[in-house]
Amino acid sequence: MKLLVTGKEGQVARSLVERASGLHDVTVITVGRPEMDLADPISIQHAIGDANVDIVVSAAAYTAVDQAEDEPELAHAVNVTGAHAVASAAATRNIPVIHLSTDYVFSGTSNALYTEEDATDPQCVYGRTKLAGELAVASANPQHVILRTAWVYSPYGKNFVKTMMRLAAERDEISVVSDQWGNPTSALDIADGIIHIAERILSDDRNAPYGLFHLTGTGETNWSGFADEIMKTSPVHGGPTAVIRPISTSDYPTKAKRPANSRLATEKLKAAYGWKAPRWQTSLGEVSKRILVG
Ligand SMILES: NC(=O)C1=CN([C@@H]2O[C@H](COP(=O)(O)OP(=O)(O)OC[C@H]3O[C@@H](n4cnc5c(N)ncnc54)[C@H](OP(=O)(O)O)[C@@H]3O)[C@@H](O)[C@H]2O)C=CC1
Ligand SMILES: Cc1cn([C@H]2C[C@H](O)[C@@H](COP(=O)(O)OP(=O)(O)O[C@H]3O[C@@H](C)C(=O)[C@@H](O)[C@H]3O)O2)c(=O)[nH]c1=O
Repeated sequence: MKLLVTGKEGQVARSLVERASGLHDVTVITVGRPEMDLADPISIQHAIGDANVDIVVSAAAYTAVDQAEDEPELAHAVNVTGAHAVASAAATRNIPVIHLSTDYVFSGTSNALYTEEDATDPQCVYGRTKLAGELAVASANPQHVILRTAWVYSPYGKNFVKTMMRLAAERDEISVVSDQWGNPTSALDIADGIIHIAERILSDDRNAPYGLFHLTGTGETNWSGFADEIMKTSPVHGGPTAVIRPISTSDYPTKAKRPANSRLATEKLKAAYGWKAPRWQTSLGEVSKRILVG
């Protein structure tokens, strides 16, 4: 099986490369800037048109949540127009697409876990562009699996785990919001899930269940609880630690509004594909070790 993944330096793309390297029957090729720019549709046509692959994984995105408030046109060009062009280029070649989206499509006002059927109402530019991207991908390519994931961390790129470890090396105490709830998700687990889904799509002769699914780490916490667990695992592998002080969102003003609750229900994915991610604490332990020890 050959996968083409957009966003070659991203957490999910690099995790897919890593996971595929341990499998003899999965090849991953990645495309990204400068040769493929999501804001340049011609470069997308070239990148996907030239590749002979079974599945396209659309993982590149404009992911700077606060910065997107100042660059809504660029965020839209990448997350909507770019995502549409990727899905459409795949559709032209009769290739299924697996596209990544986010928990930030929800307002967060519900107290329950969000299902795929729940109404969306993003509160920030990033969330709005990712939601419009979901619709654009679905309309461009009938063979689509859209995976909403959340709070992604990994040994690669920038993420909350690395930020907390950096801050812990600089100070004794870190204030972190405790009133935003979600599901921390390892990009390595996302990679495992994507490979599982892609294999199933191909083994079902591409008649697998298409549509929208939630894929997150198992279990939930708030950002302060996530930081606490990071501070527990870090010293185990010789890393820095600090005291986490829980604060409320009003004490940590940000440009973009984030949902107070974006916990996602993942039963639909389990029922359709028989796949579920490990508990987030288990995956965090592995990723912390990778970050600190290598
Ligand atoms: N990170 C998270 O917490 C979450 C992510 N997601 C979604 O999962 C997917 C993967 O996320 P993740 O791997 O963490 O993302 P990263 O932020 O790690 O990587 C995003 C990648 O997209 C690339 N990219 C951005 N703009 C463009 C562009 N104009 N043309 C080509 N490539 C571009 C970046 O390229 P470059 O290196 O050149 O900047 C980078 O390689 C995304 O769709 C994201 O929205 C969903 C929920 C949570
Ligand atoms: C660094 C830091 C953040 N925070 C808060 C701010 C925010 O409410 C929360 C998370 O911070 P970040 O800005 O690192 O995370 P953020 O960029 O909001 O993460 C999001 O990224 C996008 C791409 C997604 O799709 C989401 O699922 C989610 O992972 O923690 C603190 O309270 N203290 C701190 O020291």
